Amino acid sequence: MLASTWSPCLSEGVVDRHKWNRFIGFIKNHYKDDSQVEIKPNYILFKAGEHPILPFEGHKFLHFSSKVSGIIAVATRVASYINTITRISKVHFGSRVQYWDEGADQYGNYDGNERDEPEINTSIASLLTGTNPIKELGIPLFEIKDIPGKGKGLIALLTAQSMPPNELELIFAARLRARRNNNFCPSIITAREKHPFNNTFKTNALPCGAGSVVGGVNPTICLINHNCILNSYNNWDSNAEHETIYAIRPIKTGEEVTISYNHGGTLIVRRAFLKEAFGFDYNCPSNSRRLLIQDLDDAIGDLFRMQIRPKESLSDCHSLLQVLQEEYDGYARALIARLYYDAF
Ligand SMILES: C[S@@+](CC[C@H](N)C(=O)[O-])C[C@H]1O[C@@H](n2cnc3c(N)ncnc32)[C@H](O)[C@@H]1O
Repeated sequence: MLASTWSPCLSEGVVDRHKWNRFIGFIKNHYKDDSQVEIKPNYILFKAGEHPILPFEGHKFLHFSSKVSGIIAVATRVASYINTITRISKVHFGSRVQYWDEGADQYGNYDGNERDEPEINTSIASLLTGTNPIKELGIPLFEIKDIPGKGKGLIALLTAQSMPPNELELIFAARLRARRNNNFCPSIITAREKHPFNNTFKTNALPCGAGSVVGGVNPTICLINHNCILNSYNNWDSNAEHETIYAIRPIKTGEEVTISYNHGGTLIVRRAFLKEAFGFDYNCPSNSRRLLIQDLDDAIGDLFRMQIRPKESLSDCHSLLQVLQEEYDGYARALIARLYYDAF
């Protein structure tokens, strides 16, 4: 018997879904010219052996296998498919890929009855954990509001703590019902001026990658205002070619969603940059700690000192860790990750 699979099954969580999507994308590309490999609405079909499939939803996948073996397996190419899929899956999933033994299979298979049914999510909780709720439900998790002194901005509408899906479902259902009658604004603001390469473009574009000279204006993301005490990060995904906003700490209902437009520095440097690049006078809620962060950062960046007085550098790393925790209320993960790297 030729058979391979991985176990335990993949979850519906964001990380596994992301990994599986990349894997599926890779397989589609790999077999794009192979007439025996067909892309169906919900899965990839390999027309060899017992026609194994790869569903588009990773948590439904259990094994990629065939009972056809020996010379027939080679002739029908099922052996080649299984070997290649196993090899590629090992690159994507490492040690989670395991050989499958039919006798030990307790989980059944991808249900053939579901194969061509459109897969519709019905649970809000599963949408939140399983897909993109904004896209799927057409209901944003934020609203656009006028913010005194800043123009427009994004205000969080729906937030939740981690809790069992059933409880989450009830809470969200109630909140959505309440919101539906209100002034719920999913509209998108488009470019405000005729010519894209003007100041409006510059103040609304986000760089497509760190240090990139290419910027993109996303009609919703461009409404996010600046705060040095940010609650979200923006990141350009060069593979998917889109910008994503990640919450870096819980955001309360009614709180403004903010990112940082600047690259650190003293208050004078930050204010000058924001004035020059974005045309506004910034009243930073935090200064003295920022100065200390900057000083410690500069000291830690002094490689000469790190070599001749490593204890002092390490002590600065420790101090910076404490100040970052205070400044960001325990949510400075990306900065702390960099700090650990420096300390190492
Ligand atoms: C990317 S847009 C953000 C959306 C903008 N508020 C609007 O109404 O279109 C950047 C502009 O928002 C304003 N802005 C952003 N953060 C601000 C802040 N903290 N204080 C004052 N104005 C701010 C500035 O005018 C800046 O040029």
